[in-house]
Amino acid sequence: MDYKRARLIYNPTSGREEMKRRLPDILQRLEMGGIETSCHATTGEGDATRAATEAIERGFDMIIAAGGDGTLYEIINGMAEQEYRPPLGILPLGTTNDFARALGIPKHWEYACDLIIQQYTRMMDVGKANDRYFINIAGGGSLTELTYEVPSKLKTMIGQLAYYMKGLEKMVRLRPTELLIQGNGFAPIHEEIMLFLICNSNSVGGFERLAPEASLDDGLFDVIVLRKCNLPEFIRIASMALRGEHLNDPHVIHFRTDQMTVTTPDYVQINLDGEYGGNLPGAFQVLPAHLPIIVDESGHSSYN
Ligand SMILES: Nc1ncnc2c1ncn2[C@@H]1O[C@H](COP(=O)(O)OP(=O)(O)OP(=O)(O)O)[C@@H](O)[C@H]1O
Repeated sequence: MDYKRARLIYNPTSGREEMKRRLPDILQRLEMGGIETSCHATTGEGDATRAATEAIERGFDMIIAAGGDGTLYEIINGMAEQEYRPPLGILPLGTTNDFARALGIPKHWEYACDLIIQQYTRMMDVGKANDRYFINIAGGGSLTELTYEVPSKLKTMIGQLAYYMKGLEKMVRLRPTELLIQGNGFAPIHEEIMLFLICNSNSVGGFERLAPEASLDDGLFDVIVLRKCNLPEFIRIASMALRGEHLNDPHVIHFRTDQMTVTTPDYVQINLDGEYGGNLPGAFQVLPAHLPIIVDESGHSSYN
């Protein structure tokens, strides 16, 4: 058997600690599939970034991200600037697993392991936001802050419900922000907005049809800007977005670009793949076909 050496970077606290419980079974299944795996358990914020860079320096053939979107985001930040980037496998064992859902990577660990064993890779676009990187989504506007404001203890206790509770709290205090958005291929936007979302994939934030035309390998971002609106309008548009019917609403601006800048006179935080990614101003750019990610060869979505 042609053995591969993989570095599995896992967050022992993610997804209500499921990863910790599953680890021995995962290692055994990968071993049986010809992948010799050594592990790094993350110790806190930023550790997965350092571990990914170190894994590349040590010459591993593959990196496996095991945990949620936060762990994946940190690993991508450890890989994106390296000259050689080995294939990245994903074991979605977090709370929301947005990116795995977008790629159709199975939620069940056995099937996710089998995909990694098959090692079919696709080159995916990566987003650059100032000096950081994201794979799924970048955004701003007070509602987008909810993903990193949910206390991790609450996530461990009640899972995804913690995000819904925080979302309701943020919606009640929704405020518009003045933004100037400029870039390639669209007219500049200068107005008060509720939020902006720069989508690399088509499934983000639990909304599976938020950016229906977005593709991870087209060299473009799909950008969605929600204009100033009141709470009932916001709820109406959000429910349309659940069905992918929001793009023609007059409150929604939608365009595609490979590069854009966002400036504001206000204090606005940047959300990158659900994590805090600094503040505006922001320069956003697509790095086309930048990262080999292990996916389902059939291309069918099997996340469930
Ligand atoms: N040992 C650790 N103890 C506490 N926090 C950690 C530890 N290791 C990593 N972290 C932090 O936990 C955060 C969240 O982890 P992760 O995204 O993997 O899981 P999740 O929150 O359950 O899933 P999701 O992001 O998909 O909702 C990461 O931002 C990371 O910095």
